[in-house]
Amino acid sequence: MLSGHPPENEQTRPMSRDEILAILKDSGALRTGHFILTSGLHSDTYVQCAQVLQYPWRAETLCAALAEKVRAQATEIDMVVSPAMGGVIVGYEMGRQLGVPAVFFERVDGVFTLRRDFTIPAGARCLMVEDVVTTGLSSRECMAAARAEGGDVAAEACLVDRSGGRAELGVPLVSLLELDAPAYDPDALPPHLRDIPAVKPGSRKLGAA
Ligand SMILES: O=P(O)(O)OC[C@H]1O[C@H](OP(=O)(O)OP(=O)(O)O)[C@H](O)[C@@H]1O
Ligand SMILES: O=C(O)c1cc(=O)[nH]c(=O)[nH]1
Ligand SMILES: [Mg+2]
Repeated sequence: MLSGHPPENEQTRPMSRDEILAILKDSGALRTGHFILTSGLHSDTYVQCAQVLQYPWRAETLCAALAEKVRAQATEIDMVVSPAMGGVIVGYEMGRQLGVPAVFFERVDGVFTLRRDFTIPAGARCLMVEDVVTTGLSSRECMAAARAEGGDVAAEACLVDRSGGRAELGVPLVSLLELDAPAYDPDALPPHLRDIPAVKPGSRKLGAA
């Protein structure tokens, strides 16, 4: 049982794969091109969750469905932790849906750090929340940071698991949508990516302007 509860008047219902894909597509979140992912891998597909999360009512709809899946796992949690930037909005809305506090970690010199006087009570059961999981590296880094702060990471939830279920997190992963999106080593690009200039949408190693 979760210790939290959904807000009053919140309508929660399962969403079909087609409904989730329709919301992502309609929001412009599903992108094709040549992308450098945070792991350094390249892909012709990018899920820009910020595009869908810019509509608060869509963030609410998606997170209500994800929170329902988390509740179905009967994982007890006391709080949500998430990695900035991608995890901030989805972490906040998941905290709201589950009726628990939500804090976020920020990269300082590349290392996930708890700032803004956020604290994690000793032994607090944490739900790690991400927008997207690809290799799971960011999740593992943020979970390690949460444990170092005293948290007990019980599970992870994400909007999109684009590893096709293969990411190894060391805790159960609940995803709203599973995608099997290919990602390539930079020196093993397929022909259709070789001639397209690559863009890097994420914030890891982003320099100051
Ligand atoms: O599973 P992984 O291989 O780690 O990839 C997924 C991570 O990549 C993106 O973050 P990114 O580092 O691009 O920065 P952002 O959250 O600031 O956009 C996304 O928000 C996840 O955190
Ligand atoms: O692996 C990533 O960096 C990544 C992939 C993706 O589809 N969306 C995203 O925000 N990050
Ligand atoms: Mg991120």
